[in-house]
Amino acid sequence: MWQDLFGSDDEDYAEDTGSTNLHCRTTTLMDEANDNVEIFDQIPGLSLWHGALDHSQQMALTQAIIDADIFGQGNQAMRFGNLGSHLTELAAYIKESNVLPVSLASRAPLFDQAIYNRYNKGEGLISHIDLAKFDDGIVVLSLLSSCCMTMKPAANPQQAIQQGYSTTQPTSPDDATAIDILLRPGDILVLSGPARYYWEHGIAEREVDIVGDEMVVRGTRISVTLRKLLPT
Ligand SMILES: O=C(O)CCC(=O)C(=O)O
Ligand SMILES: [Fe+2]
Repeated sequence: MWQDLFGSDDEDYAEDTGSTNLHCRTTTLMDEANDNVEIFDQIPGLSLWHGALDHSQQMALTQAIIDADIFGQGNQAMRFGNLGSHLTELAAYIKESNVLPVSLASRAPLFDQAIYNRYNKGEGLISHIDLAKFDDGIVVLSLLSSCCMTMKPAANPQQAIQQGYSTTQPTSPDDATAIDILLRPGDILVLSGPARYYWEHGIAEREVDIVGDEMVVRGTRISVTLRKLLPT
């Protein structure tokens, strides 16, 4: 069953609000083992599983979110521990897919924390690195609408240092090195290793994303982020 743990998390969001680059990149490189999975040569550990959920799977999960009134009066909801049948099934599906590094996919449970976010048209998310209390291997499912997520080198790679990564990469947190990634409904984004610890992710506030010469109009978007708490 769903646990009732609504409320705001004390996410350690960076102050910067993200890139001003209006252009979202298009696909270039696909994982050799899975041609639905895009990988990013500039951002090791970032994978985008295109169409991970088909339309009916997306609708079933969206309907479950509505039926359970997950958001109540707010636009964010959190669950800890048992994530409910839909997300438990989703986690099993992700585990089988091999989109996570093997060392992470074998942990049990794979995820024990979920955040649901609802974005009204044009709303964004401040650029941040997820809190250190969460393990490596974070996934984000997009539902209902597309949006561009902006990845940029971390202003403060402290977490990376704590994880034993060298401090020498990537470069500086300037917007020139920001990379915009189009997330479509049904896509699952995977952050692990450098992508999780060295790079911030955020969503610029805008109603339309430009992808190549295409204008992708945003609507209401729901995302589901799955993470694993580290032992305290
Ligand atoms: O909504 C998204 O796409 C990302 C959510 C996120 O980064 C988070 O909950 O930490
Ligand atoms: Fe995040």
